[in-house]
Amino acid sequence: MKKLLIYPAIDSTRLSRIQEISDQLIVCNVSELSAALTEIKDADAFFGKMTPELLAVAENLQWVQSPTASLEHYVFPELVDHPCQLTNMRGLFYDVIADHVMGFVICFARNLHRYIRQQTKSNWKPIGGVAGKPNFVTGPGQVSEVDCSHLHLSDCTLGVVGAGSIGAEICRRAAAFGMQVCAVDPLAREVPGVVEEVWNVDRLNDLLSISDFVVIAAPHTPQTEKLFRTVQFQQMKSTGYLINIGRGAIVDLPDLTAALQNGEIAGAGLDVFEIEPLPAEHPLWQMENVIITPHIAAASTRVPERHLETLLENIRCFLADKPFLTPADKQNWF
Ligand SMILES: NC(=O)c1ccc[n+]([C@@H]2O[C@H](COP(=O)([O-])OP(=O)(O)OC[C@H]3O[C@@H](n4cnc5c(N)ncnc54)[C@H](O)[C@@H]3O)[C@@H](O)[C@H]2O)c1
Ligand SMILES: O=C(O)[C@H](O)CO
Repeated sequence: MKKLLIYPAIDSTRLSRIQEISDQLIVCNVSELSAALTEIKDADAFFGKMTPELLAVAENLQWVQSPTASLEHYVFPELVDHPCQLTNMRGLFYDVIADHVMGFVICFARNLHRYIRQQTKSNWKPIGGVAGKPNFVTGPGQVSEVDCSHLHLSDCTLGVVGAGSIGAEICRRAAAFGMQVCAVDPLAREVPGVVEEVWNVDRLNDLLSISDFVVIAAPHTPQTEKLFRTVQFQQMKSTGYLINIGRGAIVDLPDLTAALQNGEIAGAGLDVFEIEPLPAEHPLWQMENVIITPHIAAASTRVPERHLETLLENIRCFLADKPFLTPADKQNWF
């Protein structure tokens, strides 16, 4: 028999799905810290919010499951040093976050974010044209100058930083829109059928300089913290857009704000921020070339079921002594 401690307690529907897995599993679902401190002593496995206090009294613990994909706020030195295996909740959001990213890309390419602002003022005003030249639409049926402010996606390159489950799906979506795609990642070597060669992270500058859309889909790790500063924005095209759905801590917020204010980059689509919630007085809110969503890129009707399925599958692996579905590297936080 193996014992799984769940703390804080989960609802009865999810609990019964876990209990159905095996009669070889004792599931202990507790909401009080005092009960968790007692029950963890002989627990083999743990799901929920691990703390140094709980870990200190665990005598049997072999496996800890984090309820989130990201681990930067989950791991602590004693957990890193402990022999238990850590698993996370990656791989649940690949399609919905890739859709969110393509939403940003299409808005910027077609100026939808600007037209929505104009619509609130009943303002019929085609955006764009080259400086000093007329707009693309000069009158009914007439087409004149080349319009630089409405992009043709199949002329654009999208570069992904972090080609994991979300990043790879972004590559597939972008390729389906006819875009050229490139990616950097320390581990992934290809996105089958889409990116033949994923570059190592030492080629980040190459990616930044050729991409019209730079998408951060990496975790917050000791290596990615503040990976994007002024120097990286200066490597990007001044017509390029930054999209961040990974973690806010990867992008230095004052440097990003300055890059947008100085025209070093054309705009940004941001779901995550170094400071969350983004303070109401922050200048990003007022920039018309910035689209802000409040850390909801993963929100979807399917995610709760996938979250449970990942937990169930990892429990099955644990009981069968098989490799976990989502093993995580405690040292490197992903
Ligand atoms: N916006 C949101 O609501 C939301 C939701 C879920 C996940 N996320 C973030 O997205 C991240 C990725 O999720 P996933 O499911 O694709 O995880 P994943 O583990 O499948 O992929 C992460 C990828 O990033 C790569 N990586 C690690 N260090 C890197 C570096 N220095 N440079 C470039 N790439 C690096 C890894 O090798 C891996 O391939 C999560 O860690 C989380 O922080 C955000
Ligand atoms: O890391 C995760 O699981 C998502 O970003 C939700 O916070």
